[in-house]
Amino acid sequence: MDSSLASPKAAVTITDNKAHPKPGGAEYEGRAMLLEGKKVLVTGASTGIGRAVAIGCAQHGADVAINYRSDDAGAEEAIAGIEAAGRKGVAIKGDVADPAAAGEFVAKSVEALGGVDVFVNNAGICPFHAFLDMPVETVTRTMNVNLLGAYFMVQAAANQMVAQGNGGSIIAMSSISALVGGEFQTHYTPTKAGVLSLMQSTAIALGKHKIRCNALLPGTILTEINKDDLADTEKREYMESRVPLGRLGQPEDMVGPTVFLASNLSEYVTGAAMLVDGGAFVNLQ
Ligand SMILES: NC(=O)C1=CN([C@@H]2O[C@H](COP(=O)(O)OP(=O)(O)OC[C@H]3O[C@@H](n4cnc5c(N)ncnc54)[C@H](O)[C@@H]3O)[C@@H](O)[C@H]2O)C=CC1
Ligand SMILES: C[C@H](O)[C@@H]1OC(=O)[C@H](O)[C@@H]1O
Repeated sequence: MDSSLASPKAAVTITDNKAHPKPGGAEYEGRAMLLEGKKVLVTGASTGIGRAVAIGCAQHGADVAINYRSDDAGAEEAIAGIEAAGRKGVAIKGDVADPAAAGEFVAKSVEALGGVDVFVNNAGICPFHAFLDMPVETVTRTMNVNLLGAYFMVQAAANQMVAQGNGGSIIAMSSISALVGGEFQTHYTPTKAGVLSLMQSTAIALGKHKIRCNALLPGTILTEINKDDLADTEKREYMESRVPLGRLGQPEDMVGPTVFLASNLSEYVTGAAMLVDGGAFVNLQ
């Protein structure tokens, strides 16, 4: 979570309640290297989904540049994971809410890796808060990071891909929250709907350049972003009970869908939205 908007609740470590295979384990041996030779950029990759995706892409053969805001140690761990996969990794510090950070991230990534084939817009915040007394600065910061940050980052990556002339794949971490609401997320859910809409419009704008744009819609994935919220055992158990597959998600659950959309396996997929939620969205009763 953005530390400037941290919830006053005590931080509680959440551990997964079910063993889940991690990329790199024996069960992944012998898989196809779907991203061999590709250069992948991921924003907000010092923790959570971004870090798992950055390392997962490297484990599928990509060199990876990560953006991160302030967590030097987390960024180092992400780079160590990329390098452990035998790929090149570079970490570039920057606040995605600053429009200038977008051009800088892309330029420095190109300098380090030689180009951009895949761009994953992942950075985001969700400082839970009630609607009626929502502070103005919480709304504007959430919009600036999640939506405007995505806009300028995607624009910078797209311009680089157009200049390279080889097409590309842009993937945005939207959310199940683009489709359904949340009592304490009135400032957040519109940003996730906005990111989904951004992928739909950029799919049209960039199709002529063979640049594909798709959105991933995670359900509830156990990360820093919801650690405090899910420290409430009753809420966590309720959220788990809504998932037909019987568990909340892990960051690694986002790797396969990201690699698919990044790879040539999805070369006729653009403007699409893929739920990755264990079935939570369709679970009415
Ligand atoms: N965890 C979940 O249940 C879900 C998460 N998502 C989305 O997935 C994305 C990743 O979130 P998680 O991994 O879950 O949480 P996380 O809190 O672990 O990761 C968010 C990352 O974004 C970075 N970040 C925040 N503000 C930034 C800024 N201004 N500039 C650069 N980086 C910044 C953080 O430092 C952090 O590394 C977010 O966009 C979130 O909205 C979507 C649906 C569900
Ligand atoms: C942070 C929340 O737990 C998470 O964020 C989302 O986008 C999901 O819908 C969950 O509410």
